[in-house]
Parts: sequence; structure tokens; C-alpha cells
Amino acid sequence: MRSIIQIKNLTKKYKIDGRAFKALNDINLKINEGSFTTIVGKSGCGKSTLLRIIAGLEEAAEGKIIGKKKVKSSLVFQEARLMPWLTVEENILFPLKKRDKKSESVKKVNEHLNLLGLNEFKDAYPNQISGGMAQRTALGRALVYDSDLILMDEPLGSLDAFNRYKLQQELQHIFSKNNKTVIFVTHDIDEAIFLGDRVLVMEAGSITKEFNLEQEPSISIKKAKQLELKEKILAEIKA
Ligand SMILES: Nc1ncnc2c1ncn2[C@@H]1O[C@H](COP(=O)(O)OP(=O)(O)OP(=O)(O)O)[C@@H](O)[C@H]1O
Repeated sequence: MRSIIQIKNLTKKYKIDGRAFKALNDINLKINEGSFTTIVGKSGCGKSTLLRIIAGLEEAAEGKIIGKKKVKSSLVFQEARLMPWLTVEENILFPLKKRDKKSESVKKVNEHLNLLGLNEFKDAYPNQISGGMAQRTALGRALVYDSDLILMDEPLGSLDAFNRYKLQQELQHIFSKNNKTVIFVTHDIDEAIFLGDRVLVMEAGSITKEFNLEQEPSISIKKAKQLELKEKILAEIKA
């Protein structure tokens, strides 16, 4: 399978109060085109740092990412980070404004408003919608751009349990259809297993384990396998 990026010996050091420590320690990772990779780990293990470096928002201390210059990526954060002076529709349209023809952009935005159940709220401003709707809008903005790589940093982390569950289902549905390449960071093991076709466990700046989930047509076997995997991940991540 063709890889979209390849991370080699990536290390990141931070200095806190004069003392240096490694937030990332020799990360090696190949991301294949069309794959949905979830990275799960405790708070502070380095998940966001890794995503920020892949997105080009931060520099690594050592190592390299092969393919990064050629890849268009979009980043979705835990908070929606919408532009408050633009409506839902205009926020989704924003990344296309300078790139695409108006008629094409409007068509794409409409498709994404439908896909994410936002049609009713398209004229609302960010302060007039719920957190779930705001996060749907942020997802729409990332998806509409048609990036090669979508990076998601706890995008459902601020949602209530009901909205989180609903959006997990929708994300799975959307990404099973469109064959996009996704790296999704979460500290929720169930979410990582549910969404990922590959789950990476991260601890103290290192990727310590990798699990690949095969397509399983039988729901009961799939559920049993997911439960087994959860036990393995819990054993891997020490309390
Ligand atoms: N700008 C910074 N300066 C100094 N230390 C930092 C900086 N950013 C992150 N760190 C440290 O690097 C480590 C990894 O942080 P990171 O945010 O990547 O973890 P995380 O796994 O994403 O955590 P969370 O799930 O809580 O978001 C932490 O110990 C954090 O304190």
C-alpha cells in the first residue's frame, strides 16, 4: 500500500524551568493512503505534539517526515475554532474561497452541510449553535477542503456523551465511504477502537504498541474482538 507520509526517528524536546525533557522520543511511523489511524494514550503522552509537528505547526528537534511537503493537511482541534463573524455555511466555505470557482464551492459546501446534518443551521452564527453543531461545522470545514491527510486532535473531547456517540457513528459512516487518510488522537480507548482500522498506543513520548483491526462482517465477533483489544490496550497503558 502507498504511504502518504513516513515519520522517521522523530524527537521533540521541550524546556520547562531550564530542564529539558523529551515530549517525543524516536517516533517511527508510516501512514498509508486511505487508512484511519487512531492514537490513544494518557494525557501528556505527546499525542498533540506529534499531530502539531505533522501539521507543520511545530518543528521537531530530530528526525524527518518524508512526504510532508507534498501533502495537504487539515487539522481539527478539540474546540471548533470557528470564525465568529461568519455563519456556519460561510465557515465551511472559507477554505475554498481563494481556491475554487464560486459555483463549485457552493456545491461542495451544500454537500457537506447535508452530510453533517447542518442544513437547518447554515445561516446561524457560531454563538447561536450548540457545541456539537460547532464541531460538525469544524469537521465540514476540514472535509470540504479535500485534503490528503486529516489530522484530528480529540475532536469529540468537548462533547457530551450523547453527541460524542452520535458523531462517532457519523464519522465512521463518512470515512468508510470516502477513503480519506486520517490520523485521529484520543484518550478514549473505546473511541480509538471503534473508529480506527489501526490503533497505536502512545506512552511517554513513544509508540509502544500497534494493533490492526481486520474488517469483521459479524457484529458479535467484532464486538468480542474489540473487547479483547480494549483489555490489551488497558494492560499496555499503565495507570
Ligand atoms: N509548548 C510547550 N512547552 C513546554 N512543554 C510542552 C509544550 N507543549 C507540550 N508540552 C509538554 O509535552 C508533553 C506532551 O504534551 P502533549 O500536549 O503533546 O500531550 P497530549 O498527549 O496531547 O496530552 P492531552 O491529551 O492532555 O492533550 C507534556 O508533558 C506537555 O507538558
